[in-house]
Amino acid sequence: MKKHYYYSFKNTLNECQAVSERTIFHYSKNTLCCDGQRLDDLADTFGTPLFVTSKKNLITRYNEFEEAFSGLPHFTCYSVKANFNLSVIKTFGELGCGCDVNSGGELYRALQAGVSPEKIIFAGVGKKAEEIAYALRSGVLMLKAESLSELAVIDRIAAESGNVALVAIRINPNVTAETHPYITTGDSKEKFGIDEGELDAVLMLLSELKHVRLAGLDMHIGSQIFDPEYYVAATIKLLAILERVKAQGFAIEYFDIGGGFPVTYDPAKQATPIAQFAEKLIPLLRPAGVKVIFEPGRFLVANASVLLTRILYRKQNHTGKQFFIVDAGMTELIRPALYQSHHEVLAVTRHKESVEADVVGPVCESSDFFARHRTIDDAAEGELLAVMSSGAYAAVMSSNYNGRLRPAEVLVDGQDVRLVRTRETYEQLIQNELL
Ligand SMILES: Cc1ncc(COP(=O)(O)O)c(C=O)c1O
Ligand SMILES: N[C@@H](CCCC[NH3+])C(=O)O
Repeated sequence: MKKHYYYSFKNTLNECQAVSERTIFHYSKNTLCCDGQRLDDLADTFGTPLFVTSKKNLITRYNEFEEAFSGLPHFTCYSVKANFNLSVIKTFGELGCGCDVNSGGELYRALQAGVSPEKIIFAGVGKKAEEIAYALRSGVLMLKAESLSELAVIDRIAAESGNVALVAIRINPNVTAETHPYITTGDSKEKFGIDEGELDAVLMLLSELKHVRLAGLDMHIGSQIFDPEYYVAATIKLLAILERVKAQGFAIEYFDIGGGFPVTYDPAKQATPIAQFAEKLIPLLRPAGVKVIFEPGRFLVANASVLLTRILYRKQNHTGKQFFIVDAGMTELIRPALYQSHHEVLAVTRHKESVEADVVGPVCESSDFFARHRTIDDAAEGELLAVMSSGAYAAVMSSNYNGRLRPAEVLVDGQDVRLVRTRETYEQLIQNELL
């Protein structure tokens, strides 16, 4: 059987085994490959920067998630914001997965990717009336409402078409999960969800509205959360709210505990296995007799992709500090700049020698870096580097800053390599502008 190894500078067996379930990026004859495809060949064929995604890895992760929660009646909705490439959404859709969308644009993408509307839930703290109307017209399963005012808008729009909209209310459980402060969402100081103190007013309003039916409770406490206890704490709060809501005569079918499950970016900081979350959550959730919804994003896609980039120049300053200047930048992967996040950077062709260097992009910002003070294989100008774990919140957060073109994306499925997004052109860059 072919063994798929993750990358590792030291390449000790332990490190490889620890992360081997997550990824099928592996060295073969000193060349980094994705599911048997040499990354240097892909770069030659499709150019760089290039996002390379393993379809097999997407499927493996989805199956891993489903297996962990198989003891619980549930419905998994892939959180499209993590990676909205149509082929990625389609891959999950074909596995029976639903979608969590956060805007009209994401809804459009999910529908175009072939996901049926009754498997789509529509979230967002600031939905515009036109987005609500689009969601209702499309026949999505449910909208997740985040304020009293929004409930009134949903009711008005549903009334215009004589329909009754299914809604879940997103509760802010005031649980501050330990993660980067920019991606914690379940704390009262954040904009997300409805405060528990508003619950009575919300239920009062819901009992008056004729075109909205409360079908679910929802929360999402943040992203890249390593400790299952935060989910436990928030779930206990939401279960207490469920009892209060049921006591007022509302029939709740769905209990959505959001996404946020962690992944490994740094082999030295292994993510808590999903089975540990399931172990804690299933005994809490099963007795509630509701259909649980999960909204994993990052968990399903982060380690399925790399960002392939070519070394343009190497240089050293008077202090001896070395730089690899590569052709990808913060415009393709902003996470290091925005959250100081760690991404492994590997040479596509292995070298025996290594150097300590910064890996930086061509963008005119000092925050345009992938790695600082990192030990990197001593690769030459013209060679390739792979920025690992670039499947989540990478391409979706890309920009045209500095007039840069969004890169191509390929999906590797064993022998089959498909271009799933072409590189932007200069013409496309200005196509929406008027002189
Ligand atoms: C409402 C909601 N659901 C799901 C997710 C997906 O989160 P993650 O990618 O961490 O699983 C997010 C992003 O934080 C979110 O805001
Ligand atoms: N963009 C963030 C995740 C945001 C999750 C959505 N609320 C990241 O790259 O880690």
